[in-house]
Amino acid sequence: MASPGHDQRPVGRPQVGSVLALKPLTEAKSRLDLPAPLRRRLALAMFVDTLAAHAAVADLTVVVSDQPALRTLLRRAGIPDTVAIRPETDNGLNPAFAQGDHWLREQGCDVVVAGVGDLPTLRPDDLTAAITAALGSAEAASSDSDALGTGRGFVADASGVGTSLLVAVAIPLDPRFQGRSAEAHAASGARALVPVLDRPRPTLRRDVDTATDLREAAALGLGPATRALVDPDSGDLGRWEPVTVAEPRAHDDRPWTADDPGLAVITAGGHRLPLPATAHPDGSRVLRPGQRLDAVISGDRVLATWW
Ligand SMILES: Nc1nc2c(ncn2[C@@H]2O[C@H](COP(=O)(O)OP(=O)(O)OP(=O)(O)O)[C@@H](O)[C@H]2O)c(=O)[nH]1
Ligand SMILES: C[C@H](OP(=O)(O)O)C(=O)O
Repeated sequence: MASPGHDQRPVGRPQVGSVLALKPLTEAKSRLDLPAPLRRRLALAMFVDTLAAHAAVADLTVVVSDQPALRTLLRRAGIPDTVAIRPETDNGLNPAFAQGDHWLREQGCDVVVAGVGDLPTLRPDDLTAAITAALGSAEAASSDSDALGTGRGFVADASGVGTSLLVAVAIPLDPRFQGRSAEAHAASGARALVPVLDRPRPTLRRDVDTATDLREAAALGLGPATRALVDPDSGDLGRWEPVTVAEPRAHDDRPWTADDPGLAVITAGGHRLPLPATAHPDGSRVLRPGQRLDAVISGDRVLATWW
């Protein structure tokens, strides 16, 4: 789950901060009818892919969340520079975004981007395009002569009902997410950015709430963390199974690491399946025979494991 790195920032533009919010993973993605371990893993993977795109573009990225051990999760996912702060209230998503907005503006950000965390197709150039559109419309809407302008702009999600992104230029974010949030953002004076984007950008708008959304996202191209849970041939999410690291075969007494091609797992039904190194991201850690893992499997192929 590597971050693409801070290489996508346009030169000479104002300081950009991004805020994302994350529900505790035990509660996240409740509309997906999946076994709890897979639902949590998928919610985290989609969040990681979304956050990696933001972190590649923003000067400063903050996550507002009550998720336990969030910093460790983000470090393991290859996004160590993100700041994690706890929500000041338990009033939900909009107060969390407002808190992150306040924090980012205190740090000197002129532009604040608030994004939903379930956009696993999001690419850094999508964000750059949305920010460029927001800056252009803020400048056009601004009555004073300041080159930066002021204003808010939003990107409606794929359905047109929700919002995937809200951008505030030199004014408070005033987020109106959840429910018919595209309408609510427009009614609050935010400019619709979809018509002024450089081109249609489906990967900026494909939020994932249902299995159908996930299939559509897979067809558009998922980020690496989410892709790891999906069968590359069918585009379908693998199935969750608890597995056990298999005993080495009699002739093989080397210590088993994830880089060792001899690794295998035993499913609950007693089948022995090879465990490819790509299916075990914490590869440097030694796996012990008998160890229990969560796995995502498609056919007889182990796609991903974790514990
Ligand atoms: N900190 C915080 N983040 C939230 C809250 N509600 C939603 N989010 C985050 O906001 C983004 C969009 O959330 P939703 O689509 O409403 O919720 P979800 O968990 O992704 O999915 P559902 O449970 O199916 O609604 C995700 O990144 C969520 O984790 C909240 O109350 N607090
Ligand atoms: C956060 C919310 O997303 P959804 O309800 O589509 O997940 C929204 O679009 O405002």
